[in-house]
Amino acid sequence: MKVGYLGPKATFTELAVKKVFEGFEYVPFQTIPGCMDAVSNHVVELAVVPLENTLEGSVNITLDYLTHVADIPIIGEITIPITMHLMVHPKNAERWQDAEKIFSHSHAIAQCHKFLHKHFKGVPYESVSSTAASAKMIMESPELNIAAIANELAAKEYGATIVQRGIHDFDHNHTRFIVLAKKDIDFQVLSGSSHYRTTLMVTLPSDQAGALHQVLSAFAWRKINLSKIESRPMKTGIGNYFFIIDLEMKLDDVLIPGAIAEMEALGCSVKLLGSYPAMMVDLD
Ligand SMILES: O=C(O)C(=O)C[C@]1(C(=O)O)C=C[C@@H](O)C=C1
Repeated sequence: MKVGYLGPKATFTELAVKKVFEGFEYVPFQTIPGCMDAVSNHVVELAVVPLENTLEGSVNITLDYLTHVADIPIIGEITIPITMHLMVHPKNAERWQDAEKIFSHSHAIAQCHKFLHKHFKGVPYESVSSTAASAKMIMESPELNIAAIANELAAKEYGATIVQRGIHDFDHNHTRFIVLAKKDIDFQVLSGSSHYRTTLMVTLPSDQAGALHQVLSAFAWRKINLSKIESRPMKTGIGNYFFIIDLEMKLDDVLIPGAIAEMEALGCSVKLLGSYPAMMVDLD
């Protein structure tokens, strides 16, 4: 069975994938939409993509492509700790403090803003397709004094020298990845998880005062715990938004269907994006 992920080798996504999918064939893609298209087009059976980070919040491209383009259920969730390191080509190890540009994934740069502001004030940074891509890139141009932000595995994989460890701005940095598949695939590590989440996409009726309050009530009086609610643009006009709502429970026969029916009766449209086991894994 093939699992697609945001590549190249040694991204954080690959770390998450390898922790859970043993014995699978790993297929890297350059972009998050590329991973999802690969599932839609049956190039891979599963894809793992980043969804949310403790410091930087949602990965918007994942949410948007999932809701506007790819119609693939979420079948699992993997959360891993994230440690960012600054790395350079070994030839530049003595002069890293004078690096002229810093490269990484935009989410990784955002997780290290305090560090960059303190140590590289005024130095430009540029986002590339992934953290591992930035490590690979700096190794291809040893003559340039440039740096990358990536993980330990990427430093090893591409031969870069880590010059500053743990440069993310706050402790307890984690990223939540989702597993997408057209059909439910029972993979052992996750199915052993006791923690489930259900994700809904809710569009409110237009111009109805108190609609969001009523939606939240549908969960509140059923004592359904929400772990996240986020609005994203519908892309149809200024002020038009839908909501992504994470529920802290598995899809059941009574409570969630009841809440959905109540929201629909209010004029909302509701789509189930998935009900799935969620797992926090350590990297050691
Ligand atoms: O670039 C990577 O290594 C990724 O796997 C992507 C990604 C993300 O999109 O959030 C994953 C984890 C980290 O938060 C930083 C980057």
